[in-house]
Amino acid sequence: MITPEQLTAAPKVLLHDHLDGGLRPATIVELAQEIGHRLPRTDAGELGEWFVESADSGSLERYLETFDHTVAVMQNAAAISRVASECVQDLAADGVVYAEIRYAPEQHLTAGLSLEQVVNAVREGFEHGMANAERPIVARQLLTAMRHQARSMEIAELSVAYRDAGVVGFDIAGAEAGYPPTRHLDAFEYLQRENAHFTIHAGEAFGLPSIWQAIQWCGADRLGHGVRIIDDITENADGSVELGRLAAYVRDRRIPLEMCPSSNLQTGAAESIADHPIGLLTKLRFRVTVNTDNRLMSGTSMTRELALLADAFGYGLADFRWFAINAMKSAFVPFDERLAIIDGVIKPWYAAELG
Ligand SMILES: O=c1[nH]cnc2c1ncn2[C@H]1C[C@H](O)[C@@H](CO)O1
Ligand SMILES: [Zn+2]
Repeated sequence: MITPEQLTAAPKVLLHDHLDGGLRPATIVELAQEIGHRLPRTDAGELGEWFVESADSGSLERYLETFDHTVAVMQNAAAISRVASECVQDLAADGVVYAEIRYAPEQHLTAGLSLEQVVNAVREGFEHGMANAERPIVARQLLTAMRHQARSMEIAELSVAYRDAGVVGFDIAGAEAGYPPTRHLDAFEYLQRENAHFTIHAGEAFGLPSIWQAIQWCGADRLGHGVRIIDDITENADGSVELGRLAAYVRDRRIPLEMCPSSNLQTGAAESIADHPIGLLTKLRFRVTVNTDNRLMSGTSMTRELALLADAFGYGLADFRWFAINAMKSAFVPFDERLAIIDGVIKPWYAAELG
């Protein structure tokens, strides 16, 4: 049996976590007061519950409405840096040793900041957070473009401009239905010419066509969620499993799936943890990684996500080691930095625990 202390201490790797989805409720209350933003609840505890309940809607569109309040309080450099620093410290306290944290710079311009000022504010916050965290952690930025907007090329260029300043990749997020990845093909083609990395939210609220486009048209390095790849897998009555062409491609090419179990329950992408496709995909040895998506909206942490999976599927330390190494292999930092964390942090901890 794994103890809760062991689970917290286990080195974890997080590839899919939204900066504007992980604020501390108490920080939201303070920042809202400073700028006069009206919140649905003014008590931090009640506000935290409000986020989880409101996000628990069964629809991605309604889930996304809760971000109006977090984005509203992240419009000046000091607030953004504070949120970024607290995020890194909270992740480190949860045993995360490497994190790629994403947000959409275009959503933080309403009080007059430039895109560059937003990225710099996050960078300063991450540096402060890494320097002040209770355990060592490496935190990097992913810049997201909103898929219903038309700024993806600009954000892709921003991610390349800051590639040596803490930004390791690009992403698109927001409502999936009606906004296919190919809408942003020019941005993805630009990133490929620049030898840059990107992930795409695909196969969460929409099915296989979105995953197919993300990989075969846009050239995504990884898939955000990707749960609907399960629609291309048939389980026969005799227990045998057949992979369709797309599922086989994703597995053969070792395309990382950034799976976020609790988030998927809230948006209706899965019924329960026990029914979540992560169970079968892990058994079939897809390149599965475990992630939080939005810690505030799901009331979760990496430790909690792993504990839920342990309960549902009987996973133990050997499985958590596999998830951590899968994720670190799939990270967007250079290969030598990935190896340093795998060989210097993850493997030694698990070797000591597993014997
Ligand atoms: O799970 C998600 N799917 C699609 N979009 C999402 C998800 N979680 C957060 N977002 C959106 C809302 C945020 O404001 C934005 C940038 O982090 O990304
Ligand atoms: Zn997400």
